[in-house]
Amino acid sequence: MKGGQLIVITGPSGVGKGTLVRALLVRHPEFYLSVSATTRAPRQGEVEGKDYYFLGREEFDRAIAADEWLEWAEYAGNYYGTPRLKVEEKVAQDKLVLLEIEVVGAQKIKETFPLALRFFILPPSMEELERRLRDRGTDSPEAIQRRLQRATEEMALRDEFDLQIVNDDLDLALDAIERAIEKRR
Ligand SMILES: Nc1ncnc2c1ncn2[C@@H]1O[C@H](COP(=O)(O)OP(=O)(O)OP(=O)(O)O)[C@@H](O)[C@H]1O
Ligand SMILES: Nc1nc2c(ncn2[C@@H]2O[C@H](COP(=O)(O)O)[C@@H](O)[C@H]2O)c(=O)[nH]1
Repeated sequence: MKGGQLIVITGPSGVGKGTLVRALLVRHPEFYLSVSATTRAPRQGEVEGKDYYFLGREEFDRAIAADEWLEWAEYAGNYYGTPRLKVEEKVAQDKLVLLEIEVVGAQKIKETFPLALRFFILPPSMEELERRLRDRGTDSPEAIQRRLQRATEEMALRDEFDLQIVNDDLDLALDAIERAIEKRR
């Protein structure tokens, strides 16, 4: 270990961020994945404290006021935030900490953790992104349209990030992320 580090995986909804992060954790169980909080309702099978901390809006706002989020953002009508203390604690313990977050939050991390390595994950095409969202089967057709609209805005911001990785072949994308992390360490 050469000291703690923050790795941010961002990109449009459905691009495969969660899939990549889960695969990265299989290769590197020593990495720590930050569990976010959200005001959105749990999806079927999602577990409190594992997938997210599910909060009410009041509780989320209280934590904003108390500066408890490392970053937070509104996304598709719900709020999402990264618990600050836990991330800072793990980085101080020399851990490599992974954040899987949307693009506005990932922009904010640049201010609080300028040395964070931030990956922007791209889909092979917008058609493929739509197919992945549809096939995932977790969002209504209206929600998918909102996410795709937001994806177009997010894609325009890709150059602000340290590395852009196309998630076409999953293993190749994973190899590219792994190589970049190794290079930084
Ligand atoms: N390289 C890939 N090729 C084909 N399908 C993929 C690939 N990567 C991920 N997928 C599929 O795309 C869908 C969306 O992936 P995932 O849920 O990981 O996206 P996400 O970016 O984390 O989405 P969100 O931001 O909404 O959480 C899933 O069904 C997943 O199995
Ligand atoms: N800015 C943040 N974005 C987050 C956080 N946790 C998750 N996310 C992102 O939100 C969207 C929607 O997630 P979903 O689970 O409803 O599909 C997705 O892009 C996530 O990566 C966070 O703490 N901060």
